[in-house]
Amino acid sequence: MIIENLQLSHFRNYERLQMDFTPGIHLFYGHNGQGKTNILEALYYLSCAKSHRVRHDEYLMQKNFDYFSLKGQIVNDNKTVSLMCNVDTKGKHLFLFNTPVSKVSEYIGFFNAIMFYPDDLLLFSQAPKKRRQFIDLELGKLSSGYTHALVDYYKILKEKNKYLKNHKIDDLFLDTLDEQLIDLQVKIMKQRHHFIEMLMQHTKKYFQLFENKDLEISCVYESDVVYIEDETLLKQKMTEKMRKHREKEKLFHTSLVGIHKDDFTFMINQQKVETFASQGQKRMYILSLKLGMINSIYQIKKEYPVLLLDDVFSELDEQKREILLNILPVDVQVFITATECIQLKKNHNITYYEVIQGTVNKRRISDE
Ligand SMILES: Nc1ncnc2c1ncn2[C@@H]1O[C@H](COP(=O)(O)OP(=O)(O)OP(=O)(O)O)[C@@H](O)[C@H]1O
Repeated sequence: MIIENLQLSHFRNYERLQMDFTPGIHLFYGHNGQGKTNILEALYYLSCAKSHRVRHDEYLMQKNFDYFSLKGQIVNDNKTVSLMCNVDTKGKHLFLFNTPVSKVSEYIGFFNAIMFYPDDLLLFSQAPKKRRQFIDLELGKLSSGYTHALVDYYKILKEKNKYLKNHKIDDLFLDTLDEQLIDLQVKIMKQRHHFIEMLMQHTKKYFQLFENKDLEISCVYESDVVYIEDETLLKQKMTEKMRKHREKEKLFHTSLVGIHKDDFTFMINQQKVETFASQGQKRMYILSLKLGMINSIYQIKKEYPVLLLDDVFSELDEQKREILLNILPVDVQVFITATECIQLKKNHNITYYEVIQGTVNKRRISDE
């Protein structure tokens, strides 16, 4: 999958920008605060209708404007898809092939992008909710069935929590809600378990290329019940767990067990990354996870997503930079930002762009 062109209008510090892209690596360089990350953010937004760094779209509208527009043409398996996001104070207006789509879930999936962003390092120390969000987002790129099960689960959970606020509780009604939750939990847990297995298998390979071979990485999936393949037994264990917590849930007026409490602990040599790893190791771990993710997508969908690497070279020594560039699958279209025009080996198919205060100029390497 590649993006062939991108158009921005009133997005961040870009009034208007139009760019055409070839396959290969695209390096955006320039001083701090010029608008390099904004381009990656626009690409990411086009892929999943949200920013990777802010929750509210109004921050993305150019100062003194109350709307922005992003447009792009994606080529996948010789088919072209046009995507458009028009965002104003009323909300997002999404288009596929110039036709409006009403749900974000219908829009997502035509343009897959994986982003490496320096703040990703916080993943290890943040609250479990953030790790669940990471897993849910990435797994959602591989399975729309997973996202639907998740949406249904949270809908029923909301209903259960609302019901638990009542003073009079009918246990039979709670039983029916729990049954529905357990059915969905089994599906979600199964997918999370298999996804972690696949992702970590790919991630391990990359991490060992970057780091010492003696360092073994893993991810422990922590849930209220230990995952087992046998669905009937898994359901039985979940039911027992919920029953055990029933009185406490009534007392606290909220549900206390379920996959909404799951966590994922990333480890190096059986030790938590958060407390064991150096900053450099955390960085390589995250980068390996992102590379693991592009390979997981390829394994399932037989197509590579676009890779967005924000400020990835800072704190990477030259040897690691070279390893990174050499292990990138040649079919992956990559967008990188850097504060310097890092001259890469001639055998990398790379296009350079200098970014100065919201203007982007393509540069030939011989210009430098
Ligand atoms: N809504 C907005 N309207 C206008 N300008 C904006 C808006 N949001 C951010 N900016 C400007 O965009 C610039 C930041 O762009 P960006 O985050 O892409 O920087 P960068 O080139 O990646 O820098 P660094 O190397 O420091 O990460 C800043 O100058 C900021 O003032």
